[in-house]
This record gives sequence, C-alpha cells and structure tokens, in this order.
Amino acid sequence: MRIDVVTIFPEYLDPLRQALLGRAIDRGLLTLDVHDLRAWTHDVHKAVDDSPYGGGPGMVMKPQVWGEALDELCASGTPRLVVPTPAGRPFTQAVAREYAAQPWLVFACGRYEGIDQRVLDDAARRMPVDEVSIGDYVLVGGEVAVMVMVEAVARLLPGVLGNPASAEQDSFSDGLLEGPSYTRPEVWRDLAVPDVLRSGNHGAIDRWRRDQALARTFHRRPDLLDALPEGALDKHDRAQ
Ligand SMILES: O=C(OCc1ccccc1)c1cn[nH]c1
Repeated sequence: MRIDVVTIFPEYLDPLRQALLGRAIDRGLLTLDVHDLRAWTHDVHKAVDDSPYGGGPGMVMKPQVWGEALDELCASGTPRLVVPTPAGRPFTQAVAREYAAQPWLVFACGRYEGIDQRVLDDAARRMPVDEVSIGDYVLVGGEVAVMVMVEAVARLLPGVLGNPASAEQDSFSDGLLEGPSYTRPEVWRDLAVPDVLRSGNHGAIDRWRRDQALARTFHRRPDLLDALPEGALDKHDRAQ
C-alpha cells in the first residue's frame, strides 16, 4: 500500500515512523510519503489560507495550492483521497478494513476552518474522495486524525502484526467491545484473576469472555447491540 500525506506540518507525522509501523515501512509492507503543502505555493509568504467568503471567524485553505499539490501527487493514477474533518462520515473499523484493501491512499490535512470545498469537488471528478470523521470533537488540524487512520489501517495489512489473529479478534470484529484482560500474577493488590480463566476449560472460557463482552457492550455502547446483524446473538446471549 502506498500512502501519501499532504500537510503544512510534515514533522507532525514523524511518530508514524516509530515502532511497529516504522518497522512495517522499513520492511516495505507500506510506503509513507509526507509532503509539505507549502511546496506548491509561489509567493514569498507561502500563503495557504485566506479569509472565508460570507465572513465568519478563522481562515480557509486556498484552493489553488491544494489543486496543484493534488494534480502533481495524483498524476500517475487514481488514489482514494481521504480528508479528515469533523463534518465527515464516521471512521470505523469497517472503514479501516475498506481502506486496507486500497492500493493507494492520499490524505489531505486541513487546518484553520478547513479546505475550500471546491478542492474536494474538483478532485472528485477524477478520484474517489472521502470526508471522514474520527470522532465528534474538533482538532486543530487533520494530522492527528491521519495518524489515527494510518495506524488503524496499517495494522490490518498482512505481515504488519506479528499475530494476525489479534486483528481478527479485534474489538468490533464481532460487533462487540472487548472484555477485560488479565496476566500474571494470579493475585495482585488482593485482586484475583477470575477463576474460569485459569480453569483450562476453553468452552467455559470462551463463554465467559463472550458474556463479559456482551455486558460491557450493553453498558457502554448499547448502540452497537442495536447494530448487530440479525441472528448475531444466540439464545444464551439474549439471556445475559
Ligand atoms: O478536527 C478534525 O479534523 C481536523 C480539521 C479539519 C478541518 C477543519 C477543522 C479541523 C476531526 C475531528 N474528528 N475527525 C476529524
């Protein structure tokens, strides 16, 4: 997978080159190229923003600079353009799986009040464009949202995670939240590990884990229960 990121703060994306993701990049499992948007300005001040038509607070990112950047970066093919914004469709594990199947993603990091809408409208004439939200809050720029999405996507790529099973058993992969996890010691500050997990009875362990996931989902994210496909919950589940 090829990933390009366009931003006025390229160094903000440096953490993606650390640890597991950094090793995946070094191994060529994905490429990550980060571009400074100001490289496509032509004025001495390298201006990337201007006042909003219709008035209002803040500034809007100029269309000309973004247009030239995307023209150059997307000249050799048709990537999917992903634009983080509070006004986007929700980024979920399902979207991460969708993106993990893409050969080429280009992320556009907005700052200020955002990017002139015509940049996205023009880009949509020649590539798929997704305006995506990672949550219902407002950041200062898209860079942190891009790091969230790149991490969620990259960990799904073959070979990135040591144990592929952990991507399959993700939270959300069966539509439920993950239950609690434990490791040694058996008792810590007088808190004991639930007996069933040390019983060696894997049927009982699987049942207990599912019950814990159901209870946690019911209490913290009842919306996820409503979204479960028909028949996802068996008789025992419903009895919880
Ligand atoms: O703040 C976000 O993106 C940065 C951004 C982009 C455009 C204008 C303002 C801020 C964001 C919040 N949830 N998902 C994305």
